[in-house]
Amino acid sequence: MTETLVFGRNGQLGQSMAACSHHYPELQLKFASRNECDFTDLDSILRIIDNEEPDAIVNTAAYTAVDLAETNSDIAKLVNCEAVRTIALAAAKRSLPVVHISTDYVFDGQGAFPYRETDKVGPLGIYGQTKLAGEIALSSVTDAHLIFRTAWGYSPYGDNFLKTIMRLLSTKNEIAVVDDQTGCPTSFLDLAAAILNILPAITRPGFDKFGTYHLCSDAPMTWYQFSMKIQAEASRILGDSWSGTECKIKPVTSESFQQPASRPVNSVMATDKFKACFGFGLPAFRQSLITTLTKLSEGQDHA
Ligand SMILES: NC(=O)C1=CN([C@@H]2O[C@H](COP(=O)(O)OP(=O)(O)OC[C@H]3O[C@@H](n4cnc5c(N)ncnc54)[C@H](OP(=O)(O)O)[C@@H]3O)[C@@H](O)[C@H]2O)C=CC1
Ligand SMILES: Cc1cn([C@H]2C[C@H](O)[C@@H](COP(=O)(O)OP(=O)(O)O[C@H]3O[C@@H](C)C(=O)[C@@H](O)[C@H]3O)O2)c(=O)[nH]c1=O
Repeated sequence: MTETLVFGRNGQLGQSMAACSHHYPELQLKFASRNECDFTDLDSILRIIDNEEPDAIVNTAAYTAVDLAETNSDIAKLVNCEAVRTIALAAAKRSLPVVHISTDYVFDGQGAFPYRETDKVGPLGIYGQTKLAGEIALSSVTDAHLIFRTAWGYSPYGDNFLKTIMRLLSTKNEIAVVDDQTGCPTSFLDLAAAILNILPAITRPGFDKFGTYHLCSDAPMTWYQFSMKIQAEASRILGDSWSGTECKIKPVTSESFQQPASRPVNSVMATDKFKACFGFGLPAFRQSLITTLTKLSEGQDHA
């Protein structure tokens, strides 16, 4: 039985892992919330690892508010980098493997696409810079790490673009969505299942696949295209009972949608390395979108 300590209990990936966990009875997962372990108090990280004595650690916690990070850079650095270094040091002391999640926003969006793991990084904003610093902190302290760079996460849980667009579509006549940023929208239910699938292997002696991997959907699109697909599938699944079908979605430029943080124009990532090493990839985009919208339509409590 692999006992794993998962940071980020209330985030969308943390909740997605909890939702999938019944498929993995061989795993024993302890989810830690910010109340139990606040990453701005680095000692609380050491305490919980000492108390739980896990076989592995998964860190899904992060400061993810891309725009707010521009003004709250100290907290973003603490949570996205210093806390990760602390986890890495504690894990190295106990020879524990660490799975850590990073982002497509480590790239500047100007390179040759799709980005590979070996491509030059160059984050445009504080969020991406602090996430990159977290990657470096982890990989320089311990070799026993898996860093999964993912992108454009959506799920039935927490806050995400899909849920925001669903809300806007059903309350507005027209919305504007940027059509000049391209990435790979990724179901965090799929990402959660992939992580849980791999967990038993990483604690086995001789596991030799540690490193950095791109792990996202293989469906590049703009935010505008993503919102169009959300509307089309939601209209089909929810039918006449849904008020979002008639809302017009207008494609706009990033320049006209002013935001504090710059985003990469193209952050599409290649996932070949992950597939070659682990022998599977994430499911097809459309089915994953349908699964998430169906779960949302089932009206469970998706806080
Ligand atoms: N969302 C996305 O589109 C993408 C996310 N990622 C990465 O994936 C990972 C998971 O993201 P996601 O689940 O969407 O993130 P969420 O924003 O949904 O959740 C973040 C989690 O981090 C926790 N957290 C934040 N600050 C602290 C703190 N000071 N101490 C302890 N915990 C804290 C939150 O706790 P609480 O709920 O208690 O506040 C929450 O559980 C992150 O590493 C993120 O950078 C990468 C690419 C895309
Ligand atoms: C809600 C909305 C957003 N947008 C734009 C703003 C932005 O450029 C883009 C995406 O919106 P958001 O601000 O929700 O997404 P953003 O916070 O930039 O999403 C990022 O989050 C972090 C955590 C990651 O790691 C990234 O992979 C990525 O998922 O869509 C519109 O054009 N119209 C809208 O109505």
